[in-house]
Order: sequence, then structure tokens, then C-alpha cells
Amino acid sequence: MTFQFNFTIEDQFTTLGDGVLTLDSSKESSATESGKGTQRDRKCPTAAFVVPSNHLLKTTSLENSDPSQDSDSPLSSTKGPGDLEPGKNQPCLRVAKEHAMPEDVKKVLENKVREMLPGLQQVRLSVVKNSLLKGNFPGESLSSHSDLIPGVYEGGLKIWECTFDLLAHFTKAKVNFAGKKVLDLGCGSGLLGIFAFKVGAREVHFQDYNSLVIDEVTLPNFLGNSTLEDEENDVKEQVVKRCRKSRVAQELAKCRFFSGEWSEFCKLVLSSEELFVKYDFILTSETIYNPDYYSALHQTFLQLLGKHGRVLLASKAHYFGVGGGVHLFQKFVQERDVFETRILEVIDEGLKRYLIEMTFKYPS
Ligand SMILES: C[S@@+](CC[C@H](N)C(=O)[O-])C[C@H]1O[C@@H](n2cnc3c(N)ncnc32)[C@H](O)[C@@H]1O
Repeated sequence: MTFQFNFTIEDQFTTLGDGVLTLDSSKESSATESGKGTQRDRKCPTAAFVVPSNHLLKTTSLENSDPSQDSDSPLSSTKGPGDLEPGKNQPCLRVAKEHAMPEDVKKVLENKVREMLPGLQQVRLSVVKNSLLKGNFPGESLSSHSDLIPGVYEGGLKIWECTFDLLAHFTKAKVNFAGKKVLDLGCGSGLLGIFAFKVGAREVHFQDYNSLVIDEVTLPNFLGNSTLEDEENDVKEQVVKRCRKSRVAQELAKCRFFSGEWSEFCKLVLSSEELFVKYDFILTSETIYNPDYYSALHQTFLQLLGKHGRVLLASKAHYFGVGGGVHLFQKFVQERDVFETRILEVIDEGLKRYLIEMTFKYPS
């Protein structure tokens, strides 16, 4: 199997070699003049944040590319977060919405270049090539050297390194996703959910804070890893082709995509089906960096995890700048006395990283 990854954001964002997004300050001031980038918005920018519907996807040639050398590669942006900006406010309640599967799935992948992710034995994954990503978040821009801006952009445009830790763990620990309902929470690239889907999960939901991330990153990656293209290449005969297409469409329908803040996302999914079936697995990587979000995150686990479900969480030990990290989060969880936490793995190279399992303490 293969994973793919792609995104390009234009206008206000420029991307530095390490995948860091920077602000074009001239655009920021004009946004302020037009009333979009005001202090009020900055405090809770949700209202001003409208993702443009016509953002462009661009790709670059993969010729001669070596992911490890390529500053434009998604694999090159897996260094530590460095300097996250401290969260000063409670999370904004960015309204959640569901993203429809594009009607013309082939079009989403048109002119995209795929890049294989190395080192995964069980499942071959690829990402659509992450060409220079420049984005337009009207009224808001990413400040220099920021991996995220709390309440505006929460980091989903790049692949964070704990995602790779968790992917490796799935294989090593032979985590069985077959027939399970899975949520990739704070999905960004969506690789965790895509992996689960490829190894037989019955249903996978993807959630990211930013709508743009879902449209430009998660969905293209998901579709790039779906069987659609292989099927079409293999089969020439029209009738058979149609049958296969509809089978693939049925497969794709098992996945749903959401953007929005966590508590809003909970409300949306819980109200979207009369008898909402809770998740067997909630997979989440690098989502505990900001203590301001712990309450919403904990509440999400509480509301959406099945009684005997498991949260598989990956995190750096500490996030400098924002202040969150494993110790603080575990303390938060212990104080609430709802979940048991168990450390599955400690990766002690570079910045220390943890893989943690959470299960209900009193499942019955
Ligand atoms: C640092 S990124 C990690 C992305 C991805 N999981 C990875 O490992 O590459 C954190 C993700 O958590 C999500 N997130 C963070 N805070 C959130 C909040 N308060 N509400 C909803 N989503 C949030 C964002 O969507 C973002 O993509």
C-alpha cells in the first residue's frame, strides 16, 4: 500500500525550507484596514476566518527527488515544533462542518505527484507531494516561524513526527483495526486514519480544526491512497470498470471528513446520526501541546469513545512555548478520574516522545 500527500497554499503564506509558514505583513495590515484582522478577531478569530473556496493546489516535479533532501517534502517537515506560539485564550468555537467527498475524485488528484513514505512494512503509504504551500487565511496570517497560531491555524498542513511513531507502532504492536470504527482526531495529513482504513477498518472519520487542511491535504491524501486509480488502470473493459468504480465508491463512502473545533465537532457528529455509534479507536498525534484545549479534548474522548474503545495518542514530552506536554496532560486526565493512561512506548531520540493508550477506567 502507498500513502500520498499534497498541498499548496498561496497568497499570504510563504513556506520556509523547513515547512514553517511565514506571514506577509503587508497583507496583514491591509486585512486590518478592511476590518478583518482586528484585535477582536485576533482574540477569537473564528468569525473572521473564512476559507476561500478557490484555493489552488499546485504541485512540483518529483524528478530526482529524495525526500530526505527535499525541503519541500512532507517528510522534511518532521522536525521538532521548535517555537510554537503560546496559547493566550481558550479555544475558539470554530463551527464544525462535514466535507463532502468531491464528486470528481480523479480531478482532486490531477497533476499531483505522489511520494512514497519509506519504512512502513505492513502498509505502503504515499503522500501527495507537498509542494510549496502558500495559503490564504483571510484576515489572519501565520507569524514568522510559527508552526501554528492558536485558534487560527492548528498545524495540520505538515506531518508531525509523532505521526510516524504511531504508524510504526501500529505495525509493531499489530494493532487490529479490522472491522473497527476509527477517528483520526486532529488528522492533518490523515495518515493514521488512512492506515487504519487500508488495513480493514470498517469506517474512518477524519477531523481537523482547519477546513483548508481537510480540503487541500487530508482529502487528496485519502483519495491518493484509495484504490480508485489502480482499479481504473487495471481494468479496460467498460462494464467491469463501472462495477469496480461503484465498489470503490462504496468503500470511499465509509469515510467522512470534518473540520472545526473539538466540542463543535462532537456536537455535529452526535447529532448527525440518531444512534451515533461510538469509536473503537481514536487516533491522535501531537494534539496535546496546548493546555487550553485539554478540557475540550478530554470531553471529546469522553463523548465519542466506545466503552471498550482505545485512544492511541502520540506526543512529544513537552512543547516549548505553548507549555503542554505528556506530564501535564496525564495529570489533567488523572484528576478527572475517567480514563486510565498507559505508556506504550517512549522514543528517546531528539525530543523525547511518548505513545500513550487511554481506556475508560470504569467501562461498565
Ligand atoms: C500539531 S497538528 C498535528 C497534525 C497531525 N495529527 C500530525 O501529527 O501530523 C495538531 C492538530 O490538532 C488539531 N487541533 C488542535 N487543537 C484543536 C482544537 N481545539 N479543536 C480542533 N482541532 C484541534 C488541528 O486540526 C491540528 O491539525
